[in-house]
Amino acid sequence: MGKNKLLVVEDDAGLQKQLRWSLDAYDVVAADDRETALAQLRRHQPAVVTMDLGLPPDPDGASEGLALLSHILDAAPDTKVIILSGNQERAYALKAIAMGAYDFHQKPLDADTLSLVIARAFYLHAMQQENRRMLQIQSDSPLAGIISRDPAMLKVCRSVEKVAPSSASVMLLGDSGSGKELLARGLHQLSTRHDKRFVAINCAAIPEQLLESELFGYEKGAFTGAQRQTPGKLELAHGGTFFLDEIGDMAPALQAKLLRFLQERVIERVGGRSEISVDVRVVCATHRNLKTLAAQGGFREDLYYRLSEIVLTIPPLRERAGDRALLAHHFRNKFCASESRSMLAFSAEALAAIEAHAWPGNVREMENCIRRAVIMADGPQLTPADLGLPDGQEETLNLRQVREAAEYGVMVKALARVDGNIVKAAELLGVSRPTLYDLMNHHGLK
Ligand SMILES: Nc1ncnc2c1ncn2[C@@H]1O[C@H](COP(=O)(O)OP(=O)(O)OP(=O)(O)O)[C@@H](O)[C@H]1O
Repeated sequence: MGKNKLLVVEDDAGLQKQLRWSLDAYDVVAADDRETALAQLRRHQPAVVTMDLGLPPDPDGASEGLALLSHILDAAPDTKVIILSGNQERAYALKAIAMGAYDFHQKPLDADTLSLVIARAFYLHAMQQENRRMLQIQSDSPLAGIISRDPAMLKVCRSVEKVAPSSASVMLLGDSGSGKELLARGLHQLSTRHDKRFVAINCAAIPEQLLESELFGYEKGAFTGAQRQTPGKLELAHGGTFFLDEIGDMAPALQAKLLRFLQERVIERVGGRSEISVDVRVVCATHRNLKTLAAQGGFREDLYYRLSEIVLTIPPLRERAGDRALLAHHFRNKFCASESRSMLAFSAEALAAIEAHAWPGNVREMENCIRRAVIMADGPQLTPADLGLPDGQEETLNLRQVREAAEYGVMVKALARVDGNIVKAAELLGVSRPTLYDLMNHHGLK
């Protein structure tokens, strides 16, 4: 990663040089008056600025410095401005803080302390940008509550948007914890039924006999313990959306009853005689391959076709490009706020571990993992240990390093294939012989 840009506004050439030298961890751009400083600000957009208040034409006062500060904060309000002031200018420095400067540091300069203040300013700026980015993502999120930048996932969201206003039955396929219910809720919100209820039931979590009465309700005395008439979940969802999770786990007898309901749009409560009309849109989900299951006789084919007018497949988290870190930051922000913890940052190792983990439990696993880490973390940073993940090998995203590694790998492969014959290897690689020699030299290959 390139160095962070730091703007140093200082009219004393000696001091400017000293600052450049001691702050070599940054890409320092300098200015010695207001105009130049503003030009540098526009050009480089530094996150942090250090600034002397006494600038020409008022080197002994603070009018130029304070005017510059005001301009900077108008033009780029997130900029962290650190005032470098002399002892006698303390009142000006405090005025600058009141105007919105980030901090002040007294001359003579102590390089270590100043470095620390600057590093913190960059850190804070980065955090604020990250939060802003997250808020932005949430606001352009395709569906309420869905965080993703992955093309396949975004496509699913767009499909949900498209089918929501129709009356088509939707089947969501995806691993456990991948967001099926969240998408079903999103679909309900975007449909014309959004002001009615969204009722969900998980077929795998309820025993067969109970599931029937949960779905269709029961009359008083229908079975032991049925003390009063109770409407089923389908009835409760009347006018709204009914979400049947893990439909693949539904027993055959119930499948038949559900099919009848879908055909006739009426229900009969357990132990009841009358038919009740119910208008619901059914959305179902499963982690199983229902089509294969239907083909093998494990699920009614006629029911399968009724439920699956539109089938949307949700990719597992491990296949979503970039979503791991994105979701990790989202949950970190969410849980720092809900657990009233000051903002915690992920260590580089923690992010690498998050990227490396396969997340078999998908988004739910990550949500739980980060919640636990936020609660348990001791320091200001979340580490792989806090997350309960093994240390990740930090993946390099430096393009040059990646290119070099790829170059090296393919050269070794080509040379091995032609048993070290340079002419043939150069041909395979599509480069000239001298170029191959140069590359081999560069990579220390003999
Ligand atoms: N893309 C996402 N952005 C933000 N939160 C998400 C996302 N996907 C899932 N979640 C959250 O992860 C948790 C699990 O999601 P959900 O219950 O929708 O998964 P599911 O596929 O229905 O799981 P199961 O099949 O086990 O019932 C929920 O708390 C949900 O809010």
